[in-house]
Amino acid sequence: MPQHPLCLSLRQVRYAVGSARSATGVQEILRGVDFTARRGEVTVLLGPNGAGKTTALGCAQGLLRPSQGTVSLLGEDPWRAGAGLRARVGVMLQDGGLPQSVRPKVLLEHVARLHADPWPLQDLVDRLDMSGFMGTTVRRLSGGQRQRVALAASLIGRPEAVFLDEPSAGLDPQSRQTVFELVTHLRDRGLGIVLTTHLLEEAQRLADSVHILKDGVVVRHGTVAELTDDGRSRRLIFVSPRTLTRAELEAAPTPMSLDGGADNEPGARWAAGGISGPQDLHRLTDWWRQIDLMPGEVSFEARTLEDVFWEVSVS
Ligand SMILES: Nc1ncnc2c1ncn2[C@@H]1O[C@H](COP(=O)(O)OP(=O)(O)OP(=O)(O)O)[C@@H](O)[C@H]1O
Repeated sequence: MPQHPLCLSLRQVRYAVGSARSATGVQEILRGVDFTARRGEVTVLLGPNGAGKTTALGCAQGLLRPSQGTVSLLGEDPWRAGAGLRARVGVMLQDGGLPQSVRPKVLLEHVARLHADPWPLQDLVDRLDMSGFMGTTVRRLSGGQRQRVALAASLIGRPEAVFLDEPSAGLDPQSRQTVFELVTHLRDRGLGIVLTTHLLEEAQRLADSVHILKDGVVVRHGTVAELTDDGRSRRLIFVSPRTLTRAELEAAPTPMSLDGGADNEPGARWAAGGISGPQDLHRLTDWWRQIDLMPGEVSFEARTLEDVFWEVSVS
């Protein structure tokens, strides 16, 4: 039977905590979330802190029971499904949840034995560049090394769908590249990958599809191209000769972000999103006049996911 291209769908999922009788009453954390992920694609879930990402993923994985709506993971309701579904799904949590006193080699061999057809351990070790620390207890590993062990543990059962919560958090650029390559390899093998990240450049590079969650609802979704190319607005980059103060940034006519995650220092490149006409340029130059700033260089670029994220965050 051909596999359904969707590996995950959430339809109008609501999730509430508390009770009408408690002092704080009922709090709706998810307010009708629609979310889909396909096999052979990387689907990125973005959102500001507290948007409901972890809660949505908890519902998607069957850890939390939605108060309303439907969830389908690999064709089953994850809340009711048994071990059969869990064996087909890999989950990498942000904190890893790894036992501290075990060596990665022992741990991963143990997890591999729980699965009928595990991924050959040596291949995973090579792909994640882990051979240097397979014999070191988890307690002594660096944060980045633990991340890679947790990722390996989530993949060793050859899952059909995998949830990766900030897989590259705390990784150095080389290890991050290693993880990127593995995620790309998994996608090419047809896995459905659902990933959360706060690194918007990473999301832009990896995502086939993006959902942006805010206040418990998906406010934007689409491919990176669909989200960033609205046919009219662009981002304006300017080089600031000095550090910009919080008050100056708050007075800006459009959200300002540091290009490429640089520091707010003299010579930093700032990006102003959503510039769609002379009126926006006028507001920007007016702001420069107000704060007495003469930018070093000014140029236009296509919008990025970061611009879209900022627009959503402040709207
Ligand atoms: N069981 C609970 N009881 C009360 N409030 C909760 C509960 N679970 C989550 N929340 C609240 O719901 C909101 C969404 O939480 P959630 O962890 O899903 O957000 P998030 O998008 O994953 O945030 P972050 O990026 O900070 O990890 C937060 O304000 C959180 O405090």
